[in-house]
Amino acid sequence: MKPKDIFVKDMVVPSPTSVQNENVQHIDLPIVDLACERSMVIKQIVKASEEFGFFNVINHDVPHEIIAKMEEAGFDFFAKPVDQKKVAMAAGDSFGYGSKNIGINGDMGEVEYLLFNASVPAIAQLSKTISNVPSNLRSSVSAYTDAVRKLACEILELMAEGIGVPNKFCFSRFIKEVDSDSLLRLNHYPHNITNNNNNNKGCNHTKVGFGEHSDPQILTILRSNDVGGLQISLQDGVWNPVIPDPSAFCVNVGDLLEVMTNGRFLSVRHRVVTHSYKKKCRMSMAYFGAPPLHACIIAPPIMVTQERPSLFRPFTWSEYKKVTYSLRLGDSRINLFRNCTQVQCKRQVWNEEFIFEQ
Ligand SMILES: C=C1C[C@]23C[C@@]1(O)CC[C@H]2[C@@]12CC[C@H](O)[C@@](C)(C(=O)O1)[C@H]2[C@@H]3C(=O)O
Ligand SMILES: O=C(O)CCC(=O)C(=O)O
Ligand SMILES: [Fe+2]
Repeated sequence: MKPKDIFVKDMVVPSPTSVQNENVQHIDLPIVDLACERSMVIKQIVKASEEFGFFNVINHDVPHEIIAKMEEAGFDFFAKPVDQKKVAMAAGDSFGYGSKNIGINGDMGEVEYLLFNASVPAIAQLSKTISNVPSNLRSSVSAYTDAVRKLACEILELMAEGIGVPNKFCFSRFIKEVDSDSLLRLNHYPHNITNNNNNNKGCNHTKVGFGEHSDPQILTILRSNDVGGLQISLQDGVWNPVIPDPSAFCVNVGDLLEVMTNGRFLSVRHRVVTHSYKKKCRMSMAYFGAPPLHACIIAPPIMVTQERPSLFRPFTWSEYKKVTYSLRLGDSRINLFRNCTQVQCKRQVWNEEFIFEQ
């Protein structure tokens, strides 16, 4: 290996903070109306998960007060002075408050966040460090995670039914487990207002709030206020903005669900951008439904056929999580777990030789 290669490998390259001249194309996200007839809902969910990996759920039964209380608690927290927020700063694990740094591998964004493990004891513990009235925060966060977990289970059960898996609980059972590794993340994106001097009058500065990535878990249930910024990428290099709907939940397929449907449902890359013309901050609340660490992730037999052989090797969530956290935000993790087809194998050997010879 040349000295140059060692240097490049060890250097942490910061993520780009500005977004320029990108191909942005507006689309309408599929809508899943939970008030429709069950078979209709199932069809809507399956089609959206196959074609978009993302959909908006309307007419859900998560009570408005539970959402409003969680949102209020989030805004109250982010409105605190920085030194008070820093008391809840993420330490060894990544839970708690963070600002600009996403993960521990050098990713940055115009975002501040609060990350909770979604278990009852973990919520109680973090609430103590964050709030002067921990019991209020704890009850808002617990009520919200409880309600969105139920919604996630309902959607996962409809999905299982829709693709013909005999046990309709085969996906939802993971996030129902007491030791499920689910998370709740509040993201707050500041205004990004630039100095309005003569040089940049009329300019729209777009910055990266949360860089592009796929969600590693099973299913994400996202709710935001009415400020946009979320974009999904259905085609490499093309970004599709998602119109925010505070009365809906924006649901997306995570990497593990792509694996467990043997590639039938898509875990789609997405990101958040901030615009200088916006007068309000975006705040989103994302529930990431995950299995327990020891859970084995494998597609049920019905998803694997001769025409559609198994795309991924079995692994545990612990294994997948370890790889995820060792990589950058934008790195693809799912590809590292693909079964080696003959063509891929040849390419891998060729790549290894190529790297070795350099
Ligand atoms: C850079 C990183 C942050 C992240 C862990 C990772 O190493 C790669 C995946 C990132 C992500 C994206 C979706 C969720 O926001 C998140 C909580 C997750 O599970 O994976 C974050 C991780 C994080 O912020 O700790
Ligand atoms: O803030 C958002 O709207 C999306 C954030 C996100 O993708 C994430 O936290 O994984
Ligand atoms: Fe995400």
